[in-house]
Amino acid sequence: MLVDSFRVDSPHVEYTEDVIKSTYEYQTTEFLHEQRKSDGKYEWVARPKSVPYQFATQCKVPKLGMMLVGWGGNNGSTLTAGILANKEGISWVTKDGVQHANYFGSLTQASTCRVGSFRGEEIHVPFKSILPMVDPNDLVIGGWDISNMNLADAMDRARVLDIDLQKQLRPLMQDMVPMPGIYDPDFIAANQESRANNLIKGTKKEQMERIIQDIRTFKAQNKVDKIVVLWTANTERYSDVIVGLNDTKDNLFASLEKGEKEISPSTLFALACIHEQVPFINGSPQNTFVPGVIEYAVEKNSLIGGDDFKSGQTKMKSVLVDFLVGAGIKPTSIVSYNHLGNNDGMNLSAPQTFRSKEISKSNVVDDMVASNSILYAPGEHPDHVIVIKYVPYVGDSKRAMDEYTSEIFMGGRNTIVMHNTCEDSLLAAPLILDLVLLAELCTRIQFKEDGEEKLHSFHPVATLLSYLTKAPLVPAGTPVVNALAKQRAMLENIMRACIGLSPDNNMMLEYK
Ligand SMILES: NC(=O)c1ccc[n+]([C@@H]2O[C@H](COP(=O)([O-])OP(=O)(O)OC[C@H]3O[C@@H](n4cnc5c(N)ncnc54)[C@H](O)[C@@H]3O)[C@@H](O)[C@H]2O)c1
Ligand SMILES: O=P([O-])([O-])O[C@@H]1[C@@H](O)[C@H](O)[C@@H](O)[C@H](O)[C@@H]1O
Repeated sequence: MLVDSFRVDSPHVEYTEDVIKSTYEYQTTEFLHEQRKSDGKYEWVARPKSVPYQFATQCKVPKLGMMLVGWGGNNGSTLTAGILANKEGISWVTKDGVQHANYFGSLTQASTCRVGSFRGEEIHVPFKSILPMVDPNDLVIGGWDISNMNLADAMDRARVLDIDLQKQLRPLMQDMVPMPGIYDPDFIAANQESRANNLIKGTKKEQMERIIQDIRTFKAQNKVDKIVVLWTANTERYSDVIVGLNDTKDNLFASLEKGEKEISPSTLFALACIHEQVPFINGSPQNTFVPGVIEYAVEKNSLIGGDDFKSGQTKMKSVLVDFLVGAGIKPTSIVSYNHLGNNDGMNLSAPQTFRSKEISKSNVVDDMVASNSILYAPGEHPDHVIVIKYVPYVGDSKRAMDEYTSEIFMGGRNTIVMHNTCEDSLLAAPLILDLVLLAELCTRIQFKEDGEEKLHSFHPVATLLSYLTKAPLVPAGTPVVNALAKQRAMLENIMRACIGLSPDNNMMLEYK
C-alpha cells in the first residue's frame, strides 16, 4: 500500500515549523587486528559500535532556480518540455493512444521506499515524502548555450518528443532563449563549431565574471531564493592537471589572471558557481573538478557533484556486475557497444572527447571487482571494452548492446547478451531533475557526530549524488561506490536518519 505522507512518532524526532531534528544511532563495525590474551596470537576482531548523530533539516522549501549549461541540448530541452508538460497537465495523442505527462525515471518523483507494515500489509511511501523537497513543477528554468536556438526549436531539433506534445508545448517554450555560453573549440569536437553562434567574448577571466553576473541577474529577475547550476553541455576532453597551473586554488586563479588556455569552459562555470556558493553539478564525464576547483569548493563550502549522468548502459552494468560478483560468479569479459545519432554522439565521435566518456564508462566495475578476492587475484580485472559509434539516422534513440562473459561452476562459461534501445535523453532528463532537487536538499541538512561541537553541512563534494553518476566525485580518501543498490541505500538511509528511521534491513524477523 502507498501512503502519501507520514510523520515519525519517536522521542528521537522533533518536528518544528522550521526544522526537523533527529538523533540517530549509527551502527557500524570496527575491524581490528588484536593479540589474544590466551595465547598471544594475533586475530582479526570485528567490533560493532554505535555512534550517536544529530541531524537537522530545514523544512522551508525554497523557490528554486535551475540553470542548465547546454540548456538548448537534447537533455536540456527534453527536461524543460517534461517539466512544463507535467506542470500544465498536458496529454497528447500517440499511435498507442493518449499519453499523460509523468516523471517516470526520476528516483525522487516516481520511486518509493518501504517504511514498515500495517496489519500485515507492506507500507511504501513516495521517495520525495521522506524529507521536504522542491516540487519540480515549481522550478524556474534558465541557462546557457553556445547555440542561440530557442527551446521550442531546440526541442524540435532534438527529435525526442512526440509531435502532438511538441505542438502543445511550442507556445510555452518559443520565448525561452539560452544566454550566451563559453565556447572553446580546443575542448570539444570540431564538428560543434557550426552551432556555436551564441558566445561570451573576452578572456577566460572575463567569461567567468560574466557567468557570475548571469547567475546574479537570473536570481534577481526571477526572485528565486536559491539556484542550482548543472552542466548538461557537451562532453569536453580532459584538462591536463599541471602543477603550478590548476593543482591548487591559488595556482588556478593565478592561471586565470595570466590567461592560461588550459582552463575548460566547464571549469570556468564551476569557479563562477563556487564563487556565488551556488551548487554546481557536472553531468558529463570530463574532469571539470581539477584539484584547484575542489580546494576552492571546500574553502567556500560550496556543493559540487558529478560526474556523468548514469543513465542507461552503465546503470545496468552497475547492477549486473554487482549481482554476478555478489553471487560468486566471475565476470571475465565485458563489452559495451552503442551507437546513437544525436549531437552528443557527434561530439563523442572525436577521439579526445570519446576518451572522457570511455574513462567514466570503464571505471564503474572497479569497486565490485575489488570486493571479491576469491574471484579475482590482486590486480586482476575483467576485459572491459567500450565502443560508441555515431550513426545519424537513429538520432537520440541509442542502441546499446552488451555482452558479459563469466566463469561459473567447474570451469563453465556463461554469456549474457543485452540489447537496450530508447531515447537517451528520456533516460537522462529525470536524472537531471533528481540531481538538482537532491543537491538543493543537501544544502538544507546539517548534522554532527557525538562529540563534535556544532552542527555542520555535508562535505561540499556531494557523494550523496553518487546513485545518479557514472563516476562519483568523492572527497579524498572516501571509497568510491558504484554498485547501484548500495548507492540508493546510502541516499535513502541518510534521508531516513534525518527523520529518525533506521535503514530497512530486509530481515523481516516478525515473519520468521
Ligand atoms: N543519456 C544521456 O543523454 C546522457 C547520459 C550521460 C551523460 N550525458 C552527457 O550529457 C551532455 C548533454 O547530452 P545531450 O544529449 O543533451 O547533448 P547535446 O549535444 O544535445 O546538448 C549539449 C548542448 O550543450 C551546448 N554546449 C556545448 N558546449 C557548451 C558550452 N561550453 N556552454 C554552453 N553550452 C554548450 C550545445 O550547443 C548543445 O546544445 C553530454 O555531455 C553527454 O555526454 C548524456
Ligand atoms: O549512461 P550510459 O548509457 O552508460 O552512457 C551513455 C553512452 O552509452 C552514450 O553513448 C552517450 O552518448 C551518453 O552520453 C551516455 O553517456
